[in-house]
Amino acid sequence: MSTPQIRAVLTDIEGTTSSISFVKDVLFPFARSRLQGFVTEHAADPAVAEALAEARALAGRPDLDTAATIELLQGWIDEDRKAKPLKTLQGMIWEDGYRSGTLKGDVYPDVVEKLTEWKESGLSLYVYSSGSVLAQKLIFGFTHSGDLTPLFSGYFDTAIGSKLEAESYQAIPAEIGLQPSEILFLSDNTKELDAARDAGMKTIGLDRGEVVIPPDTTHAIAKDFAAIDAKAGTVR
Ligand SMILES: CSCCC(=O)C(=O)COP(=O)(O)O
Ligand SMILES: [Mg+2]
Repeated sequence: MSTPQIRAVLTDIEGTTSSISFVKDVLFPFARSRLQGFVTEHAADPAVAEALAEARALAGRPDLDTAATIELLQGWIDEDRKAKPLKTLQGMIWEDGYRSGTLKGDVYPDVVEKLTEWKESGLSLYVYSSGSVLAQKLIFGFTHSGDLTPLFSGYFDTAIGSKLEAESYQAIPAEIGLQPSEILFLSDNTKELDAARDAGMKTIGLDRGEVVIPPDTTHAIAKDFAAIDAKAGTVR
């Protein structure tokens, strides 16, 4: 029986389309330093109040006041905790930065070139990141190469499930109307690749020199998108 052809690419962001250093050294400090001002200014916004309440609930500390909740969230930024309410607030804060021109989405040139080529060749492109859908649209919407969002057919964040659980990689194909085996998942995190493969997706790991890929990994590894034959789901 022949392997079904890849019809869609699902990509991670941090460490895959964009450098870890951009996220850790630019985006996270930007959100951290503006968190207090943002929360104060938008205290009446129901989405902000809901995210703060969700953070308190997640921490098991419904008693925390606003100042203590901000400290909690700043601690989560320092730990790189992929908590949904934090990701929601980070996306809202980054929006100001992108729209004012202070932030520019850092996307590797090989990603811009290959995503464009893959899209033109008939593949559908999707994003799956711990960053909120808003944050995903911003990083691709305000890049040095312009607005890349027309390339994408959809965005998924952890509202669909954890990136470490196979169920999430079953829910995404169900949502977009494909079989898992028709999707190529790209990530720098081998635990995410394991979960995607368990769900039946094709996987390729990205080793851009910022993370240590376990030497005994059984996933194909590419150094950049130029090394990937997306339709075949292989590394050249
Ligand atoms: C969407 S840009 C900000 C990235 C982010 O906040 C994050 O946690 C990245 O996680 P990923 O799942 O893309 O590795
Ligand atoms: Mg990643």
